[in-house]
Amino acid sequence: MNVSIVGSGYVGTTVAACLADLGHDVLNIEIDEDIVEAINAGEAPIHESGLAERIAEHAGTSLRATTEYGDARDTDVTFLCLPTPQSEDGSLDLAIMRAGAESLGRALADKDDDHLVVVKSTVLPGTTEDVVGPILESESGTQLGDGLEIAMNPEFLRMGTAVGDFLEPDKVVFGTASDGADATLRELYAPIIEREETDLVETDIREAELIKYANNAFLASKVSLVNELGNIAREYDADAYEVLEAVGLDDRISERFMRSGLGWGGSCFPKDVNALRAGAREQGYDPDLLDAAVAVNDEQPRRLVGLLADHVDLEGARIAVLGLSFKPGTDDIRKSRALDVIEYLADRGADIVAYDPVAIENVRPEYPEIEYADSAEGALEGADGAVVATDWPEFDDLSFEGMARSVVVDGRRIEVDEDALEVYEGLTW
Ligand SMILES: NC(=O)c1ccc[n+]([C@@H]2O[C@H](COP(=O)([O-])OP(=O)(O)OC[C@H]3O[C@@H](n4cnc5c(N)ncnc54)[C@H](O)[C@@H]3O)[C@@H](O)[C@H]2O)c1
Ligand SMILES: O=c1ccn([C@@H]2O[C@H](COP(=O)(O)OP(=O)(O)O[C@H]3O[C@H](CO)[C@@H](O)[C@H](O)[C@H]3O)[C@@H](O)[C@H]2O)c(=O)[nH]1
Repeated sequence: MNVSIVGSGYVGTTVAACLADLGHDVLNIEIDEDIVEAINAGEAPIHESGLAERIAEHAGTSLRATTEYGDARDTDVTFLCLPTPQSEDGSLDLAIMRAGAESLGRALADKDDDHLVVVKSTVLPGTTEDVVGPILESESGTQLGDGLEIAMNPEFLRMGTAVGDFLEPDKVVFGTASDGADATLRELYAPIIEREETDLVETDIREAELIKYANNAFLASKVSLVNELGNIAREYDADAYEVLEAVGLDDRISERFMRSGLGWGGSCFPKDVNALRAGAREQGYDPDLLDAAVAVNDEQPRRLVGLLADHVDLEGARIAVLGLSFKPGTDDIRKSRALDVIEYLADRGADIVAYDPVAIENVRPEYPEIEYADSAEGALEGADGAVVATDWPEFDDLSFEGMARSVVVDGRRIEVDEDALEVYEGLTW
């Protein structure tokens, strides 16, 4: 099938490379010329395991990128993988979706054959039918159902495991308003939905939109609950990891997403939980539990720095921050808890030296004033204290030998020889 994908960021690039892998002809439509150039040169514009090989294999044959929306006419289906950021007040900002839908609608105005437009971006219920659909209709001059169709297909991939998550998901959700749209999506996803391990959910567009938010709200709240239980466990001098490992044996709860510590960041949980909170309020409902999940999450970085301050006078102290990305396996720093830690440390006058295996170049422009090291050992050399902000596997069994004072506050439960340290504090254990 000929597929175009509007927006070639973390989702659009991954989906494009994976669909090319499944045998489709894929075109990325992207406004950033550097990204277009990278893809056409067979290079991955982002760090994501398994992506570079796929782009190198398919670029120039079944995978191509362009800045021209007009090329969407030569495809049968277009996925909108555009950003849906949060506004200042936390609500969903649809400006980029509107602009993308307008450009696509204009491009489809000259198309004679049928076309399906699939919203893959995370959007609140009603957006696909009440915002994207009408824009496509007015810009293309074609009524929905008259050769032009819309659908919603939320994406559940995670950063760091995006390729595997897309190709081997737990579930795929098709939100459609017609059998034709559903059949097209089934054909496109055939090898994925034929897997025994993948559940296919076929539903209406609004439910598909809300499934995505409900999924993220559930997971984010689970981590906040785990963090609250961890904070309580610490007060009782109990180990939250042991406690929650036992709790997770109850299969109604599951042992996954049970890691307490610095909390959740990334490009999705914070903005999606906030969009759902703002959306719920707009509908007249106060989402008290989601408000609390955010409040618990916001407090964890401050608690971490507070724990360090119990042992080190932070004013003028050299503090190593280990890990900058919002989680291991990615160079994505959006809403990374590590950045909150840096802010709190800077507020208290610490001299910060940071290390991350892949994310330093993304952080440097935002924090040019802090020092960056080439290795964890380099960051620790001569430091008066260290905090662990991201659970990169390479931090396990790290030697903290070169530190001026081996005071370590761990926000992510790495493997540590506690006896070799002057002070070791776990945030929730
Ligand atoms: N990142 C994730 O893990 C993830 C997972 C599931 C769903 N989502 C959702 O998918 C959507 C996209 O997320 P992302 O992380 O890929 O975003 P992103 O910011 O990484 O990428 C978006 C891309 O769209 C491009 N773009 C912006 N305006 C454009 C326009 N008018 N025309 C063409 N291209 C344009 C940008 O240059 C950028 O490359 C969001 O709604 C997000 O919530 C993200
Ligand atoms: O037990 C856990 C699990 C996660 N986290 C943190 O939670 C955040 C999010 O982690 P994760 O969900 O693995 O990463 P994302 O790539 O943000 O993926 C989430 O957000 C995506 C975008 O919507 C969805 O597609 C995915 O299904 C959803 O898991 C990170 O800061 C993690 O450090 C914890 O603190 N403890």
